[in-house]
Formats: sequence, C-alpha cells, structure tokens
Amino acid sequence: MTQIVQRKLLIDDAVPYAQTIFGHLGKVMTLPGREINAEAVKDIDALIVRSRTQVNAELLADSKVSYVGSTVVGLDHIDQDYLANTQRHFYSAQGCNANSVAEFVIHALILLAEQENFDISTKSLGIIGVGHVGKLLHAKAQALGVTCLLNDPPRAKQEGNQGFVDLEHALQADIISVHTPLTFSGADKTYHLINSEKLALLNPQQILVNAARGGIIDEQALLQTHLKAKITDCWENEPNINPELIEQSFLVSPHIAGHSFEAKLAGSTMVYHDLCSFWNEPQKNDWQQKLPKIPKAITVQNAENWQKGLFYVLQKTHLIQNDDQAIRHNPSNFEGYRRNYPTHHEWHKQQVKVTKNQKLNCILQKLNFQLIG
Ligand SMILES: NC(=O)C1=CN([C@@H]2O[C@H](COP(=O)(O)OP(=O)(O)OC[C@H]3O[C@@H](n4cnc5c(N)ncnc54)[C@H](O)[C@@H]3O)[C@@H](O)[C@H]2O)C=CC1
Ligand SMILES: O=C(O)C(=O)[C@H](O)COP(=O)(O)O
Repeated sequence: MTQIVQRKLLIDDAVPYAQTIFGHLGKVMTLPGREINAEAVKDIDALIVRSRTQVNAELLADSKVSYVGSTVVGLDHIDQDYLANTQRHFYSAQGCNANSVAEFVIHALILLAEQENFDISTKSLGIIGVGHVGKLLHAKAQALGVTCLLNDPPRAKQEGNQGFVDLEHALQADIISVHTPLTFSGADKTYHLINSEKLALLNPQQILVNAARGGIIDEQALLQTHLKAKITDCWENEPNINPELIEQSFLVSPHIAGHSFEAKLAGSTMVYHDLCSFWNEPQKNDWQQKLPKIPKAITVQNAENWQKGLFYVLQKTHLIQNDDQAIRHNPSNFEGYRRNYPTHHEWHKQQVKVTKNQKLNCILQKLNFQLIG
C-alpha cells in the first residue's frame, strides 16, 4: 500500500493564523523570520515568509522547497532570478498592505497638522511611486482636499506622461511621500533616489515621509537637511536604526505602516489561495469565523472643525503616537515591538456615528469609514 507522505510547510511566525489557514495542507512549522535558515528548510516543501527572511541560493540550495510565498509586498528579500532558474514557484502578495500604508501616512499627516496647527487641505503632496500604495494615498489625500503631484517614471513610460510630473517638480510639494520599491539597478533604480542633490532642492517648510524602504532616501544626506518634519517608518540598516534620525524625526515607527490586521491577513490569504492552486487543493475558509469582531462604533466628540473631528476618529482607531514611543527612547525594541504589534483595524472596518459636521461626514465616507445613523 502506498504511504501518503505529508507535505511540510515552514511559515514565518509573524504570519497571522498560519496554522489555522494552512494547517489542512500539511504539517505546519513556524519560526521567527530571521531564524529561517538552510537547516530549517532542508526537508520543507513550501516556504512562506515575510520580509525578514532572505530567500536565495544560500537558503534553498540544499532544500527540496518547490514553493515560496511572500506574504508582503517588498521584493528586496527575494532572489527571484534564482527561484525562476531553479524552477521554484514564487508568489508575492502584491498590494496586500497598500491600504494600511496609505492610512498610516494620512494619519501621521493629520497628527502633524493638528500639532503644528495647519489645515492639511491647504497643502500639496508629492507622491513618488504611484502603485498600489501611491494610488490609494492619492485618493485619500484628494478626499481631504490636498493637491497631489504624481511621480512615477516607469508608469509614465508605459502609460504616457499625462497626470505625472518629473521628480524635481514633485519635490516642490509641501509634503513628499515615497512609495517606490527599493531597487539597485535599471534606469529607474531607487536606491538613494532622494540623494543629497535632490534634498538640496527642499526648503525648511517641507515635510518628508518614508513609509516605503530605508535607502530610497540617503539617510546621511537627510541628517544634513533641515525640514519642517520628517516622518520615518522605514530605515537604512533595520533594526539598527540611526539615533540621530530618530531625534530629527517628528514621528518614528518601526516599519509598521503595512501592519494593520487586515493587511497581514490579506497577505496570508493571498498566499494561501495561490498555494492551494499550486497544489491543486480545495480552499477551506472556515477559519474566517474565528476572526476578531469589529471594534465598537466611534462617536465624534469634536465636530465643529472637520480636521479636528477626523483626528479624533483616527486616534480612536489606533494611537500612532504609541508606535513612536515604542522605539523613540528604546530603538532596540524595533523588532520586538513589530513582532508583537498591537492589532489595529483599517478604516473600512470602523463604524462612526454620523456627526453634526456634513463636511466631516463626507470625508469619513470618502475615507471608507462605515457611517451609521
Ligand atoms: N512600510 C511598510 O510597512 C510597507 C512598505 N512597502 C514598500 O512600499 C513599496 C511600494 O508598495 P506598492 O505601492 O504596493 O508597490 P507597487 O509595486 O504597487 O508600486 C510601486 C510603484 O513605484 C514605481 N516606481 C518604481 N521605480 C520608481 C522610481 N524610480 N521613481 C518613481 N516611481 C517608481 C513603480 O512604477 C510602481 O508604480 C514596496 O515596494 C515596499 O518596498 C509596502 C508595503 C508596506
Ligand atoms: O510589505 C512590505 O514590503 C513591508 O514592508 C511589510 O510591512 C513588511 O512586513 P514584515 O515582513 O516586516 O512584517
């Protein structure tokens, strides 16, 4: 009688619901992403990672891994050529956390606007990289009345220049937010894209946001650049982040812009669906009944000013300042905090009671909050 050999899956332990979602496909083992090494993957069939595992020949050469799934968006931890050349199937959950990042940027900017006492709708926003995240950020910023300048040369080459501006033009915006991948080669490589020459174009009234990747902005040059505010979620040399940049930043966070509950779950389920089809296995979705209940409705206390009302609502969904406090005076907490990141839900999961302020109600709706009677 032929013995059915159970498939083995090794999954980064930061992948939520790993056992619940993937358990029916085989024997699931989990490890912290940074501890997934050649020894751990030797006898594994499917490897499912987040960003903290370098997937390359060094990791896989002696393994029988035939499937690699990445439950995050960035690809700088994956040697895709090696996987293709060794006939290993690769899937990346592109776009899974875009909404989370866009919400993070808007929330950080509203916090800044409230603390610096300006109306965000009077500002312009330069979005460098207009893919999944950039498009959603554009839509949310427009909902707030922000004028956006869009820079994305690869898209402009494909689609035509209509609607796009060049980098120097985008860098004239009051607020600049980078949302490109980190790439080291090619005509549009992004490593140090915002270098000392580009930073020299900026003035002390401008705001610079990095919730994409450390290295897109030259950090050493950034330290010499005086700006109204630096908002830093992504750093060079993570988790050993630069204390001077912490000091200079209005808001710091340990690379968690994409860490909403829905984003992490989307990454897992997108890889799960791909693995099921790769192994020609029927999907089982009964785990969805085990998801946390949505938070209770928010009642706005301060609606006379739409921006103050929005700030109140955003703070009820997630205290972004906690992400700052978690590392500002204790940078060594960078990995620990993100591995145990407190659950927060995306705005489309949040109910808000209709307020007296029609403009606020309209903005909340455009930002995908659930407005209830
Ligand atoms: N902080 C966090 O937690 C997260 C960070 N990220 C990072 O953000 C990046 C963007 O995410 P998505 O929007 O989902 O990726 P995406 O691939 O959908 O969009 C990236 C966009 O950047 C454009 N681009 C590439 N090179 C460029 C250049 N030199 N100048 C301007 N635009 C350029 C591309 O054409 C594309 O439209 C990811 O590659 C990842 O590194 C993504 C999710 C979470
Ligand atoms: O998707 C990406 O790219 C990101 O930057 C994710 O936020 C990375 O998440 P972790 O793998 O660092 O949990």
